[in-house]
Formats: sequence, structure tokens, C-alpha cells
Amino acid sequence: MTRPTIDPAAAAADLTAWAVAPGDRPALHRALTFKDFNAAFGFMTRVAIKAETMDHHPEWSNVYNRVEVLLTTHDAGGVTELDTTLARFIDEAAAGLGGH
Ligand SMILES: C[C@H](O)[C@H](O)[C@H]1CNC2=NC(N)=NC(=O)C2=N1
Repeated sequence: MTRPTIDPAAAAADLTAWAVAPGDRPALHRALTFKDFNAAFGFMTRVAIKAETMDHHPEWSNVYNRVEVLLTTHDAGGVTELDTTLARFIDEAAAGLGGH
């Protein structure tokens, strides 16, 4: 389902841990650091399960205790409410696992 797009700068202003992603596509970006790989992968597991229930998936990478997340809605060609919803979930999941 295609949804209306949101100005990424406005979304990032609201979601203080997030920034407009560098690059050509409108997207949100957050870099996270955890205590160790176990915490980082535990975080990713929680987000993966949420992403499946939403049918909305992050673009992300992991190196040991660090996770980089990019959120954009491919179908809409920009940032939508799906991305801000997932961003809020990510913020809560990260906080619960000591991510910053
Ligand atoms: C077929 C499937 O529903 C779509 O490809 C979904 C899957 N996950 C998705 N994730 C993201 N980030 N954007 C999408 O447009 C998207 N579309």
C-alpha cells in the first residue's frame, strides 16, 4: 500500500536520534552502538520481528557492536509514516538494550 510521503527533515526534527540520510534517496538514518555483539544482534532480532509484522523492513548493517539503520519506503519513494513508526520502535528497542 502506497502512503503519502513525509519531508525527511521534518521527520528527523521530530525524531531527535535520527538524521536525514546522506545520499540521493529521501531516508532517515541512525547509527547505534551497543555494549557488545550480543546486545546489537538482540536489538536486530527484535527489530526484525517487528519489521516482519509491519511488512516494512530496514536497510541496515552491523559490525560487532554497531548497527547502522536507514529507513525509507521503497514503494512510496520516500519517508512515510511506516518509517516514523519503525523509527520509534527502534528507539524503544535500542533504549531497552542499552543502545545509544
Ligand atoms: C511485497 C512487500 O510487501 C513489499 O516489497 C514491502 C516489503 N518491505 C518493505 N520495506 C520497505 N522499507 N519499503 C517497502 O516499500 C517495502 N515493501
